[in-house]
Amino acid sequence: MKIFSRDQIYNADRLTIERQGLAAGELMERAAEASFNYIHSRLQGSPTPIVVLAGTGNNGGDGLALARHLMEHGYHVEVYMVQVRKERSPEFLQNLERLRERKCWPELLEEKGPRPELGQQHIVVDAIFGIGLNRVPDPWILELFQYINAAPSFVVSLDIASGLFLDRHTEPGQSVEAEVVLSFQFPKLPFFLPETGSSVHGWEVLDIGLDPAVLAETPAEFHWIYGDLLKPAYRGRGRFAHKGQMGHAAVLGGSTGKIGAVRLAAEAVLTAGAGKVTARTPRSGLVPLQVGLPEAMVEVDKGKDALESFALSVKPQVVALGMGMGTAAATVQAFTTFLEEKPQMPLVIDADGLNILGQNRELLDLLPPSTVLLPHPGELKILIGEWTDDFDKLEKARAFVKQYDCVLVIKGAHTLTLYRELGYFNSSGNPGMATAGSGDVLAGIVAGLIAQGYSPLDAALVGVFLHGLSGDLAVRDMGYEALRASHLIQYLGVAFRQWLQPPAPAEGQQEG
Ligand SMILES: NC(=O)C1=CN([C@@H]2O[C@H](COP(=O)(O)OP(=O)(O)OC[C@H]3O[C@@H](n4cnc5c(N)ncnc54)[C@H](OP(=O)(O)O)[C@@H]3O)[C@@H](O)[C@H]2O)[C@@H](O)CC1
Ligand SMILES: Nc1ncnc2c1ncn2[C@@H]1O[C@H](COP(=O)(O)OP(=O)(O)O)[C@@H](O)[C@H]1O
Ligand SMILES: [K+]
Repeated sequence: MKIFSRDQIYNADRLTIERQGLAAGELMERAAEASFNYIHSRLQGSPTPIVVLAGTGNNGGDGLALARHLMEHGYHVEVYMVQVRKERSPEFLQNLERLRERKCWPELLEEKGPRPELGQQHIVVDAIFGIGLNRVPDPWILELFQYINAAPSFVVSLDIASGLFLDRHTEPGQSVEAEVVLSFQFPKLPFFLPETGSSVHGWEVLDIGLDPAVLAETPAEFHWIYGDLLKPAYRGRGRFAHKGQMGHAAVLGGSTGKIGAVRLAAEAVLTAGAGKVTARTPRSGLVPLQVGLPEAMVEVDKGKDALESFALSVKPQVVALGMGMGTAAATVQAFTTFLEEKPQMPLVIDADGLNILGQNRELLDLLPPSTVLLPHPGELKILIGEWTDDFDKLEKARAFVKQYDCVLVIKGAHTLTLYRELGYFNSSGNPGMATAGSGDVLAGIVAGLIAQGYSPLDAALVGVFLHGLSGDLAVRDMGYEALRASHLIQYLGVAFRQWLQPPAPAEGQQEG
């Protein structure tokens, strides 16, 4: 699903009005109806008091229109106009008039004056600012946000949590914290970034019928990725497939005490469907790997505790390297030689592989095109330098991707894959996955997919998605605390099956 910028949203809005010949206010009415349907389907007419806080722009207009629908269905609604500025948008005024016609006169909320009571029983509809926010709100409005956040009420924000900028950093505490955002037509970029996303506990995209052709023809820089979007990338297996056709991945890494990282990655390679895996580790890795993972072939290095050479006796389709590898001088030298000899297969680089690249930046120029790099935030810092906020991080990461022509997978709650000009946020996964070794499993899955012929980008997107889905399935049985990296491998098969299942028929549709 595309994530549009502000200009693109306003443009799609304008073109929809033109092409569908809509009257002024029609899109706002659709947004309000969709929001009403969402709330009504959950409240089912229950006598929950609803407090609508409306700004004076179109987001406020949405709030007023929603208030009208709620009142018409018998809900108990209090409406406040937050005087964020003197000007009022025409559609705001149109909806204010409609409310007045129904004998509802919203109270004005200004800098001075009382604040509405917001108790546990209340639902607050936050329609103070939408995507039009273009400067930090006045201090009294920031205080109002804090007042809302301190209240025990359930907060539903329209389109975006008020105070969040669509395209730049928002300081902590300078926005409303929404239990759920009803986001019109598209999710918004700040939902996915750790600093701003923490103000959005949940979000739903509501279709307001923007013109499908406009949506299709507008290119987006960022995308929200879920299973159905990735299905066309699935490569499957022929009935006569044999292991020689299913791909061979090598996993290079490990050091004494961290051989488990290679074991996890190699096991993930096979579980992701690759035909064969060869693990290359220091000598201390031989016994644990042969015993722990009998399906793997193991090559040991002359180095006892750390890798001293990356020279493989086999010719795999992909090499994954770095997990548990350490940064010993001999290992750095081995990695350098390996890159200088221009490896003729795709690379997947994780953990200490990334640390070595960051500390020996001349090596970055030797990476084959489309190398997949899998940094967590700490490793990312070594690669792209410190950032001031998440938007700055995005900019620096995109510049890095451009410079080195790599697939950069920034791991986190919404793992972001960057390639060329585009970014893809992942939808699966959960905090139970914040546990040792889960990154090693991801590296193995991505390598296992590349071995089977997935392009590096597809392997990264599908791998990240399945890894998260596996975590989501595992957590149902295991709970967040007990989830370990091995479980991500154990549930990978079920994750594949769930991914590939045909979608459930929509309500009212016949099966078959
Ligand atoms: N496109 C769609 O798909 C649809 C969109 N819809 C809805 O419209 C919303 C966008 O509405 P909007 O453009 O009127 O902006 P909104 O956020 O209400 O702000 C209003 C104005 O406030 C101002 N302002 C900015 N910062 C400020 C500050 N700190 N303190 C004080 N004032 C400040 C600034 O004006 P300025 O003062 O800069 O001239 C800004 O224009 C969108 O989020 C969605 O809810 C739906 O109705 C229909 C379909
Ligand atoms: N809160 C979270 N929500 C979703 N996924 C998460 C969360 N925390 C961690 N993960 C995932 O778990 C993996 C952790 O990787 P990493 O930090 O490299 O672990 P390790 O170094 O221990 O192997 C990443 O794929 C990341 O996206
Ligand atoms: K809002």
